[in-house]
Amino acid sequence: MDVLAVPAHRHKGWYLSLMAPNTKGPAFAWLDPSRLYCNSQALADCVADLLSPFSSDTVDLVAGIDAMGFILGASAATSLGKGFLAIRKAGHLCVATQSQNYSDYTGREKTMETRLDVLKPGVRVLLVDQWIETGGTMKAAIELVEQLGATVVGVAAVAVENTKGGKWIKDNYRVSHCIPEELQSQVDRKHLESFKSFNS
Ligand SMILES: O=P(O)(O)OC[C@H]1O[C@H](OP(=O)(O)OP(=O)(O)O)[C@H](O)[C@@H]1O
Ligand SMILES: Nc1ncnc2[nH]cnc12
Repeated sequence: MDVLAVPAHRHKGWYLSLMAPNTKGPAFAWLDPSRLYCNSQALADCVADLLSPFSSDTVDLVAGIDAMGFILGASAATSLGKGFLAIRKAGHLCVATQSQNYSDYTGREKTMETRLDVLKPGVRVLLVDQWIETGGTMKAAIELVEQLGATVVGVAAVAVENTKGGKWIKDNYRVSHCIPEELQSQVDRKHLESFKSFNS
């Protein structure tokens, strides 16, 4: 497979077949979406798909979640002509922070944090991450934004699994993702048909 090739006809979600299956076992996520970012058209189409539901909304700031959410988040911010706020895993920011504990698909307890001097009432934030599995990470980010008084305009990720937490986010916030309806069940089963023809 030529990772950098662009097909003549770009059907919805064409770039999802660039995502790589896990070959390292259960300590890791079940797939790695990040190869699609290597293809400039794939990255552009993915970001456009994530932003299209919010085209009529006012977004003041895009916030992306450490680490892989920085890539899509910063791309989305640039595309919107807005700034980017990093929501970081704990222990990296050398300024005053608000923090939030959470657990994610690994089952581990984690903490994320963000600086105190940007989010405030009236700031409308689009939250971006690479993937939503249990929803623990995104829910913690939502809580951080809201604790500081800012407003979550929406939530965007390549995929939102239909877990309890994923459904809670879909039920309570405006959500955009890149998964065509006919592929959602594959995402929920944590196995994509495209893995069969995947070659590195
Ligand atoms: O819905 P959840 O179960 O909470 O999982 C989703 C989170 O897990 C992944 O990141 P990970 O922590 O693996 O880190 P990375 O972005 O550094 O790869 C993903 O990018 C989300 O941030
Ligand atoms: N990047 C990712 N891919 C698949 N499942 C995930 N769960 C959490 N992060 C994930």
